[in-house]
Amino acid sequence: MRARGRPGRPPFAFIAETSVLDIQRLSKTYGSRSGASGDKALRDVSFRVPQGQTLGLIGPSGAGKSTLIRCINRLVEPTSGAIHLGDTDLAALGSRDLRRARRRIGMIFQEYALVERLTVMENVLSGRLGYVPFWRSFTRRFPGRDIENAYRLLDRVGLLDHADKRADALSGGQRQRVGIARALAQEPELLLVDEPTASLDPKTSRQIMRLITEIGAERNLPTIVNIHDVPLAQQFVDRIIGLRSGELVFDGSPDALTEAVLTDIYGAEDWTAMRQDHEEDEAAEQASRLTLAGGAG
Ligand SMILES: Nc1ncnc2c1ncn2[C@@H]1O[C@H](COP(=O)(O)OP(=O)(O)OP(=O)(O)O)[C@@H](O)[C@H]1O
Repeated sequence: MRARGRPGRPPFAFIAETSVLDIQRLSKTYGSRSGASGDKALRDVSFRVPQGQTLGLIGPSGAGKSTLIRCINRLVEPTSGAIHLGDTDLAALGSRDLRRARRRIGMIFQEYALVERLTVMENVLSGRLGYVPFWRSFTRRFPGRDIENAYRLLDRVGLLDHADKRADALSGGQRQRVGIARALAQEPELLLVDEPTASLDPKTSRQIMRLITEIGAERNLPTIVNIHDVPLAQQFVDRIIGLRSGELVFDGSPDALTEAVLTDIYGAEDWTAMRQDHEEDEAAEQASRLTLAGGAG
């Protein structure tokens, strides 16, 4: 398979035309059909993500970040509001149209969601399952074009030499790279990324965030990243939205995220604790670098 499909380094064979994501007055109330007495997880949230922009979603636990991401792909049903991806209002789709629309949304998960016993290549090709006829997916016979593209994607995420390895033989960072390649194999128009680095060490986290933001820009995708690590978000994303108790309380550039704004989003106590944790992590990373350098010398 490798000899037939392995490319040189041509440009990507196919990249979907991308669309703007436009969310208007999105609300979600859990637990009550009437919406009157349930838990209000999102309250009238509106924003627009242009093509090629990576947006970091931050906020304290329970602020509604996961709910927002899940409303966009309709894993959670919005209570009200509109979610336009190009001309399509995802919030208004019936189940058949929704299945088709979900192909346009690439998802990247915290725990990678790979099939552990399958190879890297098979995991990437599984991103094509929404496109191939059932009999082909059943026998895992994918068109040559899909296989060639999967090799290109593996090359892009730095895993070309790992195509035939089983997913369970990879490190966390490598698994996340497979998750990224699989999402791209779908030819998405939008990338939704849920805590992509929560299970990774600081250095690998930076590599993964760099890869996601570079790929979003290269492919002109609107990209939303739900991210706990504020300094990591500030380092890599183009724009940040802060949620607090389901409300959008900040929308601006990473530079505009001052201590005062962060205290407003997280509350003084939590933000101070988060900052201390971060400082301790940085000190530990620095110390381990020095130890390694000392050992090498
Ligand atoms: N399935 C559910 N049923 C009822 N309430 C829910 C459900 N999922 C989330 N909630 C509530 O909705 C609110 C927002 O939760 P959500 O998980 O979206 O927050 P989050 O910002 O992603 O938090 P975290 O950072 O801890 O993952 C919380 O009050 C939560 O308890």
